[in-house]
Amino acid sequence: MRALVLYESMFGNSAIVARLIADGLATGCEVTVADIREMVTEPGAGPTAPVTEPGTGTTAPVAGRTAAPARLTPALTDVDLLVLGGPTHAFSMSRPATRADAARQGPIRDGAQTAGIRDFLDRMPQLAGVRVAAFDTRSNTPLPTGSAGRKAMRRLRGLGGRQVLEPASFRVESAQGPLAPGEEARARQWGETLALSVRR
Ligand SMILES: Cc1cc2nc3c(=O)[nH]c(=O)nc-3n(C[C@H](O)[C@H](O)[C@H](O)COP(=O)(O)O)c2cc1C
Repeated sequence: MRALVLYESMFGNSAIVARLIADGLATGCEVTVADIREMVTEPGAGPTAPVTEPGTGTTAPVAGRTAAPARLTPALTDVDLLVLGGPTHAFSMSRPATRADAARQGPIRDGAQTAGIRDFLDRMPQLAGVRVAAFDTRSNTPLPTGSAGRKAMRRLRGLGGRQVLEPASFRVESAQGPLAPGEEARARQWGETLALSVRR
């Protein structure tokens, strides 16, 4: 069973969660973790670089881009399970404007404005038969927050993906983090649960 955990992250919290989910998944799957930035290629650069680097999600970002990139090609060859996640922005998945807003709030990860999971979904032709799961990070507040993970899952199912688990949300103490106490352990546990669920 091959799993791809694909994430976006402005301040690094969703990146931490993605890697912990991958750790948990690794108890039952062969896992690759990739930052959404890695799916971006410049015009004329040929097909999207294959996502083959396990565990790190550290290939070079595309600098200086703020709008959705012209070339963001989903490369899902040989993936049995796609796990998609990122921060909740304005009750949903990020957009160029909310990523720009994040950049005004504090230092963001290099190239984090380049693209979000919404851009990936916009370019994904179909997911027939692929098992899918989604997660988000969001504010630690009793007030309504919205959920990027739930919105992503709706899109994933619309593309023909087979939902494995309910989307999961992991709370951050403030917009820039850190993750709330216990959330790191919960992310790893959710990954383990995912690994068990796809085996059934
Ligand atoms: C522009 C912007 C909009 C946000 N909107 C929401 C929101 O609607 N609901 C929520 O719970 N958190 C919201 N947040 C908090 C983010 O969810 C939080 O910054 C994110 O989980 C941190 O993850 P990251 O470090 O991976 O970017 C917002 C943050 C920013 C910067």
